[in-house]
Order: sequence, then structure tokens, then C-alpha cells
Amino acid sequence: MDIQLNGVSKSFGDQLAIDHVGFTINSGDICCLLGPSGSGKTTLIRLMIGALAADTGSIQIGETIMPNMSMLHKIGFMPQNDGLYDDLSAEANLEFFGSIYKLGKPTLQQRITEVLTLVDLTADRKKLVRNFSGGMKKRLSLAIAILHQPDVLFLDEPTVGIDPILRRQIWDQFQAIRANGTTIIVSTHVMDEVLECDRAALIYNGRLIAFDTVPRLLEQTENGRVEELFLIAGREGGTDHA
Ligand SMILES: Nc1ncnc2c1ncn2[C@@H]1O[C@H](COP(=O)(O)OP(=O)(O)OP(=O)(O)O)[C@@H](O)[C@H]1O
Repeated sequence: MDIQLNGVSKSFGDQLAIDHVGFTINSGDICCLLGPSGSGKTTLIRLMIGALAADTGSIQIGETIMPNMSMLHKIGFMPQNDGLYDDLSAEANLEFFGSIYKLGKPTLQQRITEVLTLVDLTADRKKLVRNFSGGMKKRLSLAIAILHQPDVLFLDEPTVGIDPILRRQIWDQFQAIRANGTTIIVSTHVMDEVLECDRAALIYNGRLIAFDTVPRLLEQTENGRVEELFLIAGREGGTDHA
């Protein structure tokens, strides 16, 4: 499913968090939302999943104008702070979230087995989440986000605090999920992660300063480093509002 944003703005009180943002993410792409802390990435994701309503502009996923409750079962969301239950096992967490999606018992048990395999937590399925490492919790959050086989998957800074080896494994998992036809939107402030994506939206102070395929974005730089694009935008005055 593709995602279209047109002239989307959102304020909190008198603070303009998202300023007239528009772009289209193609179905089946991995698109990264790249920007420093506080630039508006989480707000943009919350707008796209329909957890927030835009003040102006429109957001459409496939043919559906957001927000729309009927899209909930087609969307997967991995929040920045995982919403896991520490006193439950990995398996019980998956059963709980699966029941929210109203997956029938046989389907749910089959999906639990599949997603635990994908995130490499099969051996830990009976362990309490309280005893999980940070990386294991991230992988379980990812498993929950894809349990109901969403068409579109939103990942809010999924690799924060993750060591480079595990980060590689997690990106391999994203690529495997995408290979099944899922559109993935992933926010990050790690410039290197852009290289994993088909397209990138560069966000600064709530504004879209660039949106293109990753090769075309890199062509616009002198040294092939994505951070240059933020510096160029700053020099051109595109980043000067508070
Ligand atoms: N519910 C809210 N109420 C008031 N201000 C908010 C709210 N949510 C976000 N903001 C503000 O909007 C701006 C964008 O925040 P947002 O969380 O979207 O940025 P971000 O790029 O996701 O940052 P980070 O990388 O640190 O998660 C920030 O200035 C933030 O303080």
C-alpha cells in the first residue's frame, strides 16, 4: 500500500511541529524518516498511523483517508518505548496483542511460531520479558508489530541503544519483512541507516528538506554523506524556523 501526504501541518499549542509536509511513499518500499532529535519524526508517524489528526492537509494510505479505525488491522507500529508487559513471557505478550487483533487461536499460534523464528526468540518464548535484554525487547516489539501481517509497518527509532551487530540483524529482519511485500516506514537519526532504504525523507524543524531515492540524495552531496544535505539546507535557509 502506498502512503500519500499532502500539505500536512500539526501544531502543539503555539509550536508548529510539522510544517506543510508532503510526499508519497511507494508500496513495497522501505522509506526512512531521517532527522535530529525533536525534528518531528514521531509526530509524523503518529499522524500517518492516525493516532493524531492533522491541522491541515491530508494523509492517505492506499485508498483510505486517515485517520480511519478500519486501517488498524492493516498497520503495524513499533513505538520508541516498547509497550511490553514485563511480568508476562514473550509468548504471553504475543498472545495478548494477538487477541487485540482478534486472530483466531490456530492462526495466532502459527503466527507466534513464525514471528518468534523471524526475530530469533524461539528459545526464549517462555521467559519473562523482565529478564530480557534491551535488544531482545526490541526484537519482541518487532514480532508484535508484524504479528497480524500488516500491509504497512511503522518503526519509530527501532535501533536506538542497539549494538552494531544486533542492528545488522534487525535490519536483515526488516529486509525480510519487506520481501513479503510490506511497506516499511522507519524513523532514525542514524545517517548510515539511510543506506538500507529505498527512499528517505529528511526532516528538520518540522519541515521536509529533501525527499528522494537514496542514490539521488547521495548524488546531491560532495562526499556521499547524507549529513551534508542537512548542512546544505541550513545554508539555504530551509531550517531557520524554531
Ligand atoms: N504531545 C505533544 N505536546 C507538545 N509538544 C509535542 C508533543 N509531541 C511532540 N511535541 C513537540 O514536537 C516536536 C517534534 O517532536 P517529535 O517527538 O515528533 O520529534 P522526533 O524527531 O521524533 O524526536 P526524537 O528523535 O527525539 O524522538 C518537538 O519539539 C516536541 O517537543
